[in-house]
Amino acid sequence: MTMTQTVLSVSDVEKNFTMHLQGGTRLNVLRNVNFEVHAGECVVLGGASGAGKSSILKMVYGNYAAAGGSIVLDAGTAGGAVDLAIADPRRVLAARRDSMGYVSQFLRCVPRVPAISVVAEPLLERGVGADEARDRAAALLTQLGIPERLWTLPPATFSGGEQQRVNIARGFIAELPMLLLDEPTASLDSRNRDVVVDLIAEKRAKGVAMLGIFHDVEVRERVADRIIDVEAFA
Ligand SMILES: Nc1ncnc2c1ncn2[C@@H]1O[C@H](COP(=O)(O)OP(=O)(O)OP(=O)(O)O)[C@@H](O)[C@H]1O
Repeated sequence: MTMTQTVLSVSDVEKNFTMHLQGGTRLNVLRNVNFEVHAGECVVLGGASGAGKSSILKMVYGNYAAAGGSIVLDAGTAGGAVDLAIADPRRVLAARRDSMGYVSQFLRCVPRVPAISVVAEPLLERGVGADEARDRAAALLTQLGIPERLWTLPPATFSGGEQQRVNIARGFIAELPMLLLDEPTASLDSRNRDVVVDLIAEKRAKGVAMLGIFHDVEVRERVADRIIDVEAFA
């Protein structure tokens, strides 16, 4: 993949919410959403609270349906380009497996699974051998300052910050062409914020296309190649 290749093209996307508890009132949140994300850049969604940043990220990941327009992911993988605005759920799941990762702020804890397995799992699911997956998980946990004594324990009892770092390790471990970042540095201390900024830089150098939300102004300035003002799509 060359660095200028367009990985994500969002064209004329609209989003409305129908408020069923308010007599079906329609809330028009976004219209004429148009932007692209290229390989090797981190594009940040900016704009005031309520502008629709999370809604855009959720539509790209396929969690929210779009009311119109297209969201084409063309990651150069075997499955070809997919329009996530209209793709059936199986194609969305295939796109997630082959092309698109999502790093949120919160870890969904699976009971009784040790932290190192939680982190290694995305690699195992994609056919990486157990030893290599474990080594790479260990390296990331070390980079994120999770002490080795915690690796064999399930993260359910970890502190909030420890859980968040396990989640970041899990989100960054797979080598996918597109990565969605939903406030991955929120409530991290400055040392770990720096680690996440480094992880983003590593992904950029590998040509990964990234689209994210970062409320922390300092982090945003450090990671953003471009900031898109979502308020322009009101
Ligand atoms: N599932 C939903 N049902 C109804 N309204 C929703 C839903 N999700 C979002 N909205 C509304 O859409 C608008 C945009 O919300 P969104 O969460 O995308 O904004 P945001 O820019 O990410 O805000 P913040 O920075 O506060 O997280 C808001 O007015 C919100 O109330």
